[in-house]
Amino acid sequence: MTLSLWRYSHLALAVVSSLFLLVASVTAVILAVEPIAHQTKGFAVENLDEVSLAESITGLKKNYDEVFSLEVELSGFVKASVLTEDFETKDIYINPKTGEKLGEVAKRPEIYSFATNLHRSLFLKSIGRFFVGLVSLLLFLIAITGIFLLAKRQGGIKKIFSKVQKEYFEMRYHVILSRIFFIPIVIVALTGVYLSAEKFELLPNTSAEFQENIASEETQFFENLSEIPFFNETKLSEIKKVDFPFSEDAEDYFHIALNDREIKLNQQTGAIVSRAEYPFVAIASRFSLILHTGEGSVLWSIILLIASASIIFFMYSGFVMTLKRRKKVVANSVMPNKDECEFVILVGSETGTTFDFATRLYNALTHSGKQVFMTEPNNYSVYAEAKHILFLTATYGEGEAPTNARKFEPLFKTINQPNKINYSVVGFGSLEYPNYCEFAIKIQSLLQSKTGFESVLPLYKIDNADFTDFQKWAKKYSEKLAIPLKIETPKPTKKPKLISFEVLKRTELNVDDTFLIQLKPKRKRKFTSGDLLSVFPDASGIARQYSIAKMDDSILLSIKKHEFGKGSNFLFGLQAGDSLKAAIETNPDFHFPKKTDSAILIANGTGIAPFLGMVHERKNAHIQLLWGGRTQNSSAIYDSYLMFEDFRNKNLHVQKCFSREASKKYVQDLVAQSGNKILNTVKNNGCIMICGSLSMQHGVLEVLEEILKKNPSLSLDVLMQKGQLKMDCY
Ligand SMILES: Cc1cc2nc3c(=O)[nH]c(=O)nc-3n(C[C@H](O)[C@H](O)[C@H](O)COP(=O)(O)O)c2cc1C
Repeated sequence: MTLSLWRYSHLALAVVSSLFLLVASVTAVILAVEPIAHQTKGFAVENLDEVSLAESITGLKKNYDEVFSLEVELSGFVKASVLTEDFETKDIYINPKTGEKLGEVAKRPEIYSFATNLHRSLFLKSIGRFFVGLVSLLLFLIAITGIFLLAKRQGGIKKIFSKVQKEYFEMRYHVILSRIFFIPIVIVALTGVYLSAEKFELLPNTSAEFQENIASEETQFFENLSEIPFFNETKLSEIKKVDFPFSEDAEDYFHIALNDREIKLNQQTGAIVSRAEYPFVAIASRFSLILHTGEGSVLWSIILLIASASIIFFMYSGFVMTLKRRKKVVANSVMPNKDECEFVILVGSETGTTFDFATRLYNALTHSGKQVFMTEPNNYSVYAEAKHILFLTATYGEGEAPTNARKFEPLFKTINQPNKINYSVVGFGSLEYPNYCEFAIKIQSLLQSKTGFESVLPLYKIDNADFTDFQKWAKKYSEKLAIPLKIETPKPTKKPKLISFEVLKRTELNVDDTFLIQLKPKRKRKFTSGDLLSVFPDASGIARQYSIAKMDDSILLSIKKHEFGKGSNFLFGLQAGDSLKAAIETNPDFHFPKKTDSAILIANGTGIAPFLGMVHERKNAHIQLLWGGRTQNSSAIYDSYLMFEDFRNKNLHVQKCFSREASKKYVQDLVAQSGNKILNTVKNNGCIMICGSLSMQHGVLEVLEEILKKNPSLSLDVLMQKGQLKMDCY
C-alpha cells in the first residue's frame, strides 16, 4: 500500500472517531488517576501469600459481631463488610492477620463515577456502549495504520526506532510518542473492544457453573471455623471474595471466589459441597479489565494515564500536521494565471517543508518583478509564457516521488511547452535514506532528455532541509540569471534563553580573515563541544550560530570575518573584558559519543572549532583529526591548541593539508588516504564526525562512500542510523 493510502486511512479513521475518542481519552486520564490515588491510602498488605484465610476469619469473628464478606482487592487492600457494636453495617479495610480496622471504605468520589459512566456509555446506555466499543476498534485500527505509516516514514520496519528527522514540534513528537505508546494503546483498544463485546453478550457465558454434591460421605464436625482444613490451607493471595453464611444453619454455606474457581463450603463440616471452575472467557474478562483499568498496579496505571494523554496529543498534533499540509495546497489557489507567467515553480512535497522553501523562492522572484506561477508537479500543464521552470522536490519511500508528483512523468512526456525552457532542479532529501534525492535525480534526467529544455545549473541536493544550503543554491541561480533574489530567512521559532558572557580573549585576523574568540559564561552553564552558540548582532532577532569548543568552563569559537557578515563583525568588534548576551543551544546530534573512545574528526577551515574542544575534553581517546586549510599560515591560530593536546594525548594524530600550497591537497584527499583507518574505526564502533563547509561535506561523503564499499554491510545511511556518522556543516 502506498504512503498516501496509509495516511488517508489513518486520517479518515481519526476524523471519524475524533469526538468520541476525545471524550474516551479525557475520561481515561481521569480514571487512570483513581487506582493511583487509591494506592496512596496505604492500606495494602504485603505477603498475602503468608496469611491464611483461617487467620483472617478468626480475627474478624473476634472483633465483630457479624461478618458478611471479606474481599481481597487487586490493590492488596483487604476489605470486610461487618456489623459493628453499634449495629451498624460498615465496609472497612482490615489488617487480615488480626481483623483490626485500618480504615473505612470511603464513598467513591463523584468525579470517578461520572467519568466511568461517560467513558463506558457516554450516558447513552446501550447505544453509547456500542459507540464506545466501536471507537475502541477504530482506535486499534488507527494504531495499526499509524505504525505502518511510521514504518514507511522511517524507511522500513527495522528502522522504526531509528533517529527521527528534524521536523516541527508536532510532527516530531507525533512520531516519537507513537513509538513509545503503540503497545499500551493497542492493549487499551483491544481490551476496550473485548469488554464492550462482553457487555453486549457477544462472548460465551462467563459465569461459573457449579457441580453440586461433590462432598465425600465421611463427615467430621468442627467446633471452630479456624480448624477447617480448607481455611488453613488457603492463603489470602488465592482469594477474591468470601461471602459468609447468613445463619448457622448447615444449609447456609460459605461462598468463596478464588482466583480460578468458586466453591461453596459447609460451615459445620468444612466440606466443599460444590465447585465451579471459571471458563476461559471469564479469566480473559478479568485480565482485560485489569489491563484496561490499571487496577492493582500503580506502574500500569501511570502508563495508561500517559498513554491516554498521548492520544489527546496525537489528535492535536495530527490536526496541526493535516492543517499544515492543507495550507500548502491552499496557497496554490491564489496564484496568478498560469499562462501569464514567465517562471513556473513545481513543488514535489509530502509533508510541506519543500513548500516553505518554494514559497520563499516564489516571493523573492515576485519581488524582483517576475511573474511566477507555483504549482504541484501533478498539475503540470502547458504554460503559454513560461521560459523558466524550477523543480523543487523531496524524495520518499525507496527513492519515490512524493504523492503530489507521482503523475508528473507521464504528463511531462505528453505535454510540450511552446517556448524554450531553462530549468533547474533542487532535490530535498536526507542522507539518512539510502536513495538520497533519488527522485530529484530522476527529474533532472527526465528534463534533460526533453528537447527544448536546457539546464541552467547542475542538480542541487539539499540534506535535511538545510536553509543555508538552499540560500547558496539561490545565490548561484540569481547570479546565473542575473536576477537579484532576496530569500527571506525563516524566523526563529522560539526565543532562546540569553545568558551573559565575558570575553576572555580575541585574536587578530589570520591570513584567511579568521579569528578566535574565547567567552566565559558569567554563571555556571552546562554545555559541551558541538553545541551551538546563538549570537544576536542586531535588533532583527536573527541568530548567527557558531559551533562551540568547550575549553574547561569557557567557550572557544573560530570565526571567519566576512566583509558584510553581521555576526562575525559584531564578535570581532569585542575586546577582552567586554560582555555580551548569547544563547547556548544543545546540539545532541553533534556531540562526541559518550561510549566511544575512537573517532575520525574531519574539518576544513573554521569547522575545526568543535573538534578542538572534543580533543580537549576526551584527552585519552584515539582520535585522528584531519583538517584542510588554504595555507600553512591558515592553521597558525590553532597550532598552540593542537600542540598542547598532542602533548597530552599520545593517541591523538593530527593531519593537515593545504589547498593553496605544497602538494595542494583537500581534506577529502586525507580521507581517501585514511581508508583502512576509517574502516577499522567504524568496525570498532568508533565515530566519524564532519564539520565545515557544505562543499567539503559533499566531497568527503563521496570519498567515504567509496571507502565503505569495501565492506558490504556498511554505507553512509547505516553509519548515520547507528550514530557513527555525525555532521554539522554550513
Ligand atoms: C517516509 C520518508 C521517506 C523518505 N525517503 C527519502 C529517500 O528515499 N531519499 C531521500 O533523500 N530523502 C528521503 N526522505 C527525506 C525527505 O525527502 C526530506 O525530509 C524532505 O525535506 C521532506 O520534504 P517535504 O516536507 O516537502 O515532503 C524521506 C522522508 C520520509 C519522512
